[in-house]
Amino acid sequence: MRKDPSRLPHEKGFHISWDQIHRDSRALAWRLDGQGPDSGAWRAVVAITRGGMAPAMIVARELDIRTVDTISIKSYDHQKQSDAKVLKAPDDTLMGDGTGILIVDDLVDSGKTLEVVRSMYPHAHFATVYAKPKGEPKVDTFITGVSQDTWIFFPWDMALQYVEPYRGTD
Ligand SMILES: O=P(O)(O)OC[C@H]1O[C@H](OP(=O)(O)OP(=O)(O)O)[C@H](O)[C@@H]1O
Ligand code: HPA
Ligand SMILES: [Mg+2]
Repeated sequence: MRKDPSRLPHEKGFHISWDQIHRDSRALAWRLDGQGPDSGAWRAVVAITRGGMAPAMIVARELDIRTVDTISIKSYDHQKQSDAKVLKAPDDTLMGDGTGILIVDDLVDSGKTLEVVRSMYPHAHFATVYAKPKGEPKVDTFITGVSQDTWIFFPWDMALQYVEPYRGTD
């Protein structure tokens, strides 16, 4: 079913380009460099799908981490939040209690998703590119804070389209 964008519940929209998410994810990687528990190294990157996959790829590339796994959590249907469910867990032997594992997501909003994952891997390090105030206490490292009443639009959810000129045409 097509949605009417004028009915979106958030007041503000923050539209992020591919270039912006690339730069911000790189900044996240650089901040995390050398912060792992074992002489600064991270054992693996785990992406929270699906939004965490693009930032996790960029972080893994920047930090030269070749071991990458995923955890699938579903907590939203479009902009409506429901209970977070684990649809697929990462490799058990890799994860242990999470020590030395970098868990990456695109953003933390209410913090519900990270809460679920943290309860599974209490010693992992949680990193997101963007963070809203409610979720900030749930994340160990993030790059940009965004207000709670803002909906973040990621480039994979958008398309270029025509806009009318400011003065309009007759
Ligand atoms: O802090 P929270 O309130 O839990 O919200 C943040 C989560 O919500 C979105 O994922 P979503 O569940 O929509 O799935 P997706 O990544 O597949 O888009 C986003 O990518 C985060 O993972
Ligand atoms: O602001 C957001 N943007 C995209 N996905 C999200 N999931 C929770 N909050 C958001
Ligand atoms: Mg997600």
